[in-house]
Parts: sequence; C-alpha cells; structure tokens
Amino acid sequence: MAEEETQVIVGLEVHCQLDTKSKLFCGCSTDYRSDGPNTHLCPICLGLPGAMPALNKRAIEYAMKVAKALNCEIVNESEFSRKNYFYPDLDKAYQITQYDKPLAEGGYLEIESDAGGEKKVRLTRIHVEEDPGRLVHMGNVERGKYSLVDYNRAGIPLIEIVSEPDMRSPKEARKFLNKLRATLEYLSVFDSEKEGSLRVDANISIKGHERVEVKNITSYKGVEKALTFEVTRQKNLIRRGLRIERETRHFLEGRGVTQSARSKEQEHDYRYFPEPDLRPLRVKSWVDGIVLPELPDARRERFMAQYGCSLNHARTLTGDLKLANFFEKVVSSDPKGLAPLASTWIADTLIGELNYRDMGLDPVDPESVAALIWLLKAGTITDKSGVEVLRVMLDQRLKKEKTETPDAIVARLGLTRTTGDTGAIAAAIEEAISENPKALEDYRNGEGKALNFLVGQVMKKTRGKADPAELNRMLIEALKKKEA
Ligand SMILES: Nc1ncnc2c1ncn2[C@@H]1O[C@H](COP(=O)(O)OP(=O)(O)OP(=O)(O)O)[C@@H](O)[C@H]1O
Ligand SMILES: [Mg+2]
Ligand SMILES: [Mg+2]
Repeated sequence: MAEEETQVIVGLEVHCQLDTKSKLFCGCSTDYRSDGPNTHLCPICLGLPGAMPALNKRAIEYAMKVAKALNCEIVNESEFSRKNYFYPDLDKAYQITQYDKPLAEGGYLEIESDAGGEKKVRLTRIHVEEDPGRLVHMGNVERGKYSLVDYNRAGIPLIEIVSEPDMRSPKEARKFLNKLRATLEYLSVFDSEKEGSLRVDANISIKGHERVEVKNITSYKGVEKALTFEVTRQKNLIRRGLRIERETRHFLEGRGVTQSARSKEQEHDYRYFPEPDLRPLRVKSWVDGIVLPELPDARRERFMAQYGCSLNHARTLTGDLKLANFFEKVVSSDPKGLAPLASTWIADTLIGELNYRDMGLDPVDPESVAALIWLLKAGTITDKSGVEVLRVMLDQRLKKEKTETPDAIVARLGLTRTTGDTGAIAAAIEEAISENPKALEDYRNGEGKALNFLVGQVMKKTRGKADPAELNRMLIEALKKKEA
C-alpha cells in the first residue's frame, strides 16, 4: 500500500484531574488516595435527593488557566449539563458535565513532529466535569468475578481536553501527552504522580476508513502501545480487504492488545439536558486577571539562550517541571561554567541511569549532582569514573543505604584521575600490548578497530582513571615504537 493510503490519524480526548483541595460541587476533600474507600462522601457527591451542588470557584480558575495557556477562547457563556447513564461508577445515574456550551474552544498545543520541527495540534474544546466513582474489577473488565466501587473519586473536578485529529502516529500522541502534562504541571493545577490523574480516550483511523475509540487508557505509555497495536490491526484488516468497524475498544494493559467493547452509546442515549441546579457560567472577564507562569516552550528557549543548551537537551530538561528546576539548582553556583557539562550529564546520563533503575528524580538531591559535576569540570575524575560515581550514588539512594558525597566515593574507590602518572599508564599499555599480540598485528595491518580495542584494554587496567587524551597519545606512541 502506498504511504498516502495508510496515513494514520489520531485524535485524543484527555481527562485530567484538577488538583483542587475540595471536589467540584461540594466541600469533600479530594485527597482520598491514602484513605479507605467511600470515606470522602456527602449528600451532594452522592447525589442524594434534594442535595444542591455549589460550584468550586478554584476549579473554574484552574480550568481557565489551562485554557489560556493552551491558547483557547473562553466562551461568553458556558453551561453545565446532565449526562444520563446507568453504570455502577455513577451512583446518581447522571454526570454533571458540559455538553454543547463548553468553557473554552479552539486553541492548540505545539509538539515536536515526527518529520522534525514543531507542529501545532489544534484543540477542539476544553470542558469541565465531575469525575465518576472508581470501579475496581476483580479479574478483567469483561470477565471479572465482581467489582468494587469507591465513590471517593466521585465529584473530583476534571477537565476534558479534546484535540482535533491532527496527530499522525502513536509517537506524536505520546509527545502530545508529555507536552500537555508538562504544561499542566508548570501551571500548578495538576499532579501527574497521582494514580489515575490523567485518563485518555484515543481515537485512531487510517485515512479513508472508520475510526476506532480506545477508551480509558490510564498511562502515557499505554496510549502509545494501544495505538501502535491499533495501527497494525487496522492496516492488516485493510490489507485483507476487510472493513473497519466504528467501535469502542478497551486496552488490556498487561497483554498490550485492544479488545472490542460493547457497542458504543449513541449520543441520544445520554439524554443530555441543562443542569437545572446550576446557573450558566459567565467568566470570560476573568481571563485578563489570569497571570501565566513561564511555560515549557518559553523555558526551553531560555535554557538555550541562557545556558547554551542544545535544542534536544533543552527539550528534555524543560519537558518536566521537576527536572527543569533540578537542572537550574545544579548549575546555580556557576551557571555559565557548569551548564555545558550539567546539560549532558543530567539530560543524557542521569536520565538514562534513572530509567534503567526504574527510579524517579525525587531521591536525588541537586547538591550531590552539582558536586559530581564540579569533580568532572575540575578534571579530578574521568567521564568513565563519573558514571561509576553516579551509579554508586543512585544505588545508595535506591536501596536507602547511607549516602556518600561524590568526593567520598572517589576517595573510597580510588578514582582520582591518574594524569601525570604516566608510569602507571605506560605499564598498563605494555601489558595490554603483550597480552594481545593479535590486536598489535591488526593495528599494523591498518585496522582502526584494533586501536579502540587496545584503548579499552588499557582503560580496564587503569580502571577508567587514565586521562583518555593522554592514554590515546601514549598508546599510539608505544605502537609506533613497536612498528619501528
Ligand atoms: N478520522 C478520525 N480519526 C481519528 N480520530 C478522529 C477522527 N475524527 C475525529 N477524531 C477524534 O475523535 C475525537 C472525537 O471526540 P468527541 O468527544 O467529539 O466525540 P465522541 O468520541 O463521539 O464522544 P465521547 O465524548 O462520547 O467519547 C476527537 O479527539 C477527534 O480528534
Ligand atoms: Mg468526548
Ligand atoms: Mg470519544
């Protein structure tokens, strides 16, 4: 099939919990995760007869902050509606949401496109709604033995951000979500670390064919995986000349596959009508009073200008609020001097080592990393030893052992660079050459790889402490002598 015929089209509906103290229509605390199920309830969030909702002003301010940051237009008048459906996660049998008059329309979010460079993903709308309760299925969704329900989550403020179908691959969808998460965190309206704080319905089609909606994916990686699975499934059907059904599917996280769900409710099944207990919302005039903080794109530009970061490093560092703050703390004692080393060591090495350990940034203190960068900058240790020190630092934190300063680790492991100690290097070179006559021969026959191999051997013998430039120079000299 030609590429044009297999063009992937993705649009996302993203539900984000707003990090308010109390729920959207009552005073119940939203901080329920550490408490037992069904402990943060009142007649309003339970929807008992006669209970009257009262709108949380802070939630609307948060939603407007997001709308402004995403370049949306706040409408003159928006409205809450009741979306009626029967499902055990909804004890009052309707959800208060916004339907034909959402809070905000239009807007866009810029992401790094697959083709390279920035691209705008247009947004359709942002609306405010209450979260339903949480169902815990014992067994899987389709064939569970029974389900438990926790209404603590019922009534927590959500915004739903609906994108236009502007993404062209699962990877772009992942980029969109990462950028959105970063933006929400910079705005201090969202806590991505809270379980279930972001949930995605991912719509995907192949150009010219029906779209499929994969509902309620709860992880960023999950969205990319579910979409990747769908691309393969849909392309296979098309290749075999079969039709793609317009349907809703579930993502089975453990198996990495999607599965057809019961047929999707039609819009009229929801019997939407304006919520009679809430007045229309006229808040457009608040927009001018909303002051936005520095957002990820602006911070990225600043990191490049102020610290000389490469585009990729700046992207990585500012793509996460905590990481960006961490970087600025690390370089604070000498921004110009430390930034070049700190960019690579944090954006590449530290992130790599953290991911490898499935570890977050929280246990790592910027002071220790700054101390390590100073050692590297002063030339006290080699890059190779730097990695070793970093690994020890991370392992101590991961295993909750007593932590040592980088200097203490260098001293304990004897990692100080053996520069000037040419005797030790020369001895290691002699050893390496005599142990590897084949490499010597290959080198004589002009094989460049042999030199790299010998460098590695000498490095090993000096346990990475030798200055790489010095080592290289001395090794080539020694090899030349042997040739003569
Ligand atoms: N051809 C398409 N391929 C992939 N995604 C599409 C396509 N057309 C529309 N979409 C996306 O589908 C989503 C439609 O969401 P919307 O909430 O408007 O309707 P819905 O899915 O029918 O309703 P519900 O809120 O009940 O899920 C948007 O994110 C849009 O970008
Ligand atoms: Mg929707
Ligand atoms: Mg949808």
